[in-house]
Amino acid sequence: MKVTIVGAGNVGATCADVISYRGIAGEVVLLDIKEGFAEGKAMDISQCATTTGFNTKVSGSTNDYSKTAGSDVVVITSGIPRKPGMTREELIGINAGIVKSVADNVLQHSPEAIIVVVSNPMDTMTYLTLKATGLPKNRIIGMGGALDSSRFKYYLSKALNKPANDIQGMVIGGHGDTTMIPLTRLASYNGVPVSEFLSQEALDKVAADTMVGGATLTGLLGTSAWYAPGASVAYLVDSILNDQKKMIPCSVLLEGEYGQQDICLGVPCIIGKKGLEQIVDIHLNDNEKALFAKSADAVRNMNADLKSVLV
Ligand SMILES: NC(=O)c1ccc[n+]([C@@H]2O[C@H](COP(=O)([O-])OP(=O)(O)OC[C@H]3O[C@@H](n4cnc5c(N)ncnc54)[C@H](O)[C@@H]3O)[C@@H](O)[C@H]2O)c1
Ligand SMILES: O=C(O)C[C@H](O)C(=O)O
Repeated sequence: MKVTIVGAGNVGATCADVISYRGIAGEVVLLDIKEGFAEGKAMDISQCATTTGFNTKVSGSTNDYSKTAGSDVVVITSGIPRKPGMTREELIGINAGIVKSVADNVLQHSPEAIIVVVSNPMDTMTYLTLKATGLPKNRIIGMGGALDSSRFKYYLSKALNKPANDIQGMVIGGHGDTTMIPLTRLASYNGVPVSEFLSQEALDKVAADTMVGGATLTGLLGTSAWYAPGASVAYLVDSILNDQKKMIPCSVLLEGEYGQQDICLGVPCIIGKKGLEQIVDIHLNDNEKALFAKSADAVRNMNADLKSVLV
């Protein structure tokens, strides 16, 4: 199976690295506009083959989309990341044009591909890709919820002082500092509700830390994070290529689910070889429903700014 990753920067290259050493795909193509950059990243990753022991063929391309032909999955990470003090939403002006042109280019060579959108503001970039390409909703998937959920489990593991892999939890809603909804009510430690071990105050702190998880890392690193984002994309791509049918919160088109229409927002999804195979419409309580509606309002406002790009 072949995966193209457009944008060979921090997130794209990390994703290629994880896909290769975990043997998720037989072939990975990295593409970037910076001359020689994707080729260099691909060569560096390929030189890990004998030490980490993988057989994935990794190659790079400077803006030559013919090398991406026949991809089963295309990941879009091209665009600019935020700097400390910025929101993801401030990136829309530059990233919208980049994401739209990349989506057009990849489809010319891989008309059957499933597209995973990563560039920020991710929910709006996913909506843009869907509208600009006219592809069916199962083939356009925004990655944010997998990452936010992994951060949620990280913060829960710290609060509980227990291994992160013993914790279950999901973040739905928008992939934004104020639009994410960590579902603390449904999180569990090996099936036992975390509320049995943590006070409401501690749970509120976990939720707040999760929501600004990306901003915290951006403050520490000077640019946004890449290890967990790249690994989260690889996790999603694995479920698609290997038809794992994992339930992963992803940004997908809602058509009545969760009371929303004509918006891409994070909800639990079954992800398999067709891409989005099912939206799992879980019962939210009144407070969670109100948060989801508020999150949708914010993302819808952002989507309205796409008018000039979509004409
Ligand atoms: N959805 C998420 O969970 C998530 C997580 C992390 C980062 N992001 C977003 O992903 C994007 C990339 O982040 P990064 O840290 O890898 O940034 P980066 O600057 O390290 O890499 C971006 C790359 O895109 C390339 N690029 C720009 N325009 C291009 C074009 N038209 N065609 C091909 N390549 C192009 C650049 O040359 C650069 O190498 C940012 O928008 C960031 O906010 C999203
Ligand atoms: O925080 C960012 O701007 C990048 C990404 O969306 C993240 O959550 O790490």
